Amino acid sequence: MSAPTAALAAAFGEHALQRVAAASPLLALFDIDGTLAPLAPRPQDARVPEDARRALARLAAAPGVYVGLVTGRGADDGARLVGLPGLWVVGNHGVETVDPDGTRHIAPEVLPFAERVARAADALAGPVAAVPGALLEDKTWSLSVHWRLADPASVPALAAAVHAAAAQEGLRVHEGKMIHEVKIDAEVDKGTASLALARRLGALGPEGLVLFIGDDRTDEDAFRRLRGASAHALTIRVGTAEQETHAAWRVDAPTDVHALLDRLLALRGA
Ligand SMILES: O=P(O)(O)OC[C@H]1O[C@H](O[C@H]2O[C@H](CO)[C@@H](O)[C@H](O)[C@H]2O)[C@H](O)[C@@H](O)[C@@H]1O
Repeated sequence: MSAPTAALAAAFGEHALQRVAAASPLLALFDIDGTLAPLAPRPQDARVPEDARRALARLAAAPGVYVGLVTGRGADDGARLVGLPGLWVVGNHGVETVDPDGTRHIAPEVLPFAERVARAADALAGPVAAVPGALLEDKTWSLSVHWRLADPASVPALAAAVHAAAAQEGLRVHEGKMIHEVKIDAEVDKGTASLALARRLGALGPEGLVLFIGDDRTDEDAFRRLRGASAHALTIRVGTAEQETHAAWRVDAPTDVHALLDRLLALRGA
């Protein structure tokens, strides 16, 4: 991915929200960790607050609205965490998309590489288990090696093991929020999957809009590709004002995302 070139995003404004409220169809896409769910010590500790879940459910039930989750987690884990029916779920950073009826689409580019991820997981089991607090999250199409709870002194050796296992299998590594993400080296990301879904659902048409809200480096793929492909995309980065981003807008924290959801529901009368 190229480095972000956009100016620092502007704080999210009321006129942008009016645009979102008027769109039909609206495809509203949300990253999970750090966006809907505040970051937690371990993946299994993350929660989407109950009022935000209720707001998402109301939005998904509104006429002319599709709601999707776009996560680095496996799609089934992301769906479990949010726990609502009727949503589209893009998992594994764009590799898999599960429709509300349960139909699963796997990006064909990754199919030849599945065994490589499994072998890298096997190779990493020992090194990760040897570091107290470290966790290996095997998501079939990608791996996350978590070090949030590990002694910082052990992180360089853990990183070296991750890079070695990935290199052995021709996989790539990028750094997330206190995790090493091991991914298949293919042109598949949150942006390719979000665009494909938007096209399938007709959300890039003259009256349509794609809203994408995310907080992390992999969300930048979606910001960049959506903004590049269409004027009918509105992108919001969750995080501090100092972060460079391809998103057009910015909010500070998941609590702002929840407030934005409430305001959107009010404007749509949903
Ligand atoms: O694209 P996302 O939905 O934001 O997924 C990115 C990774 O999120 C999860 O890890 C992050 O959240 C954990 C729970 O709050 C936290 O403990 C960890 O430090 C964060 O990096 C998830 O576990 C990964 O699979 C995702 O790739």
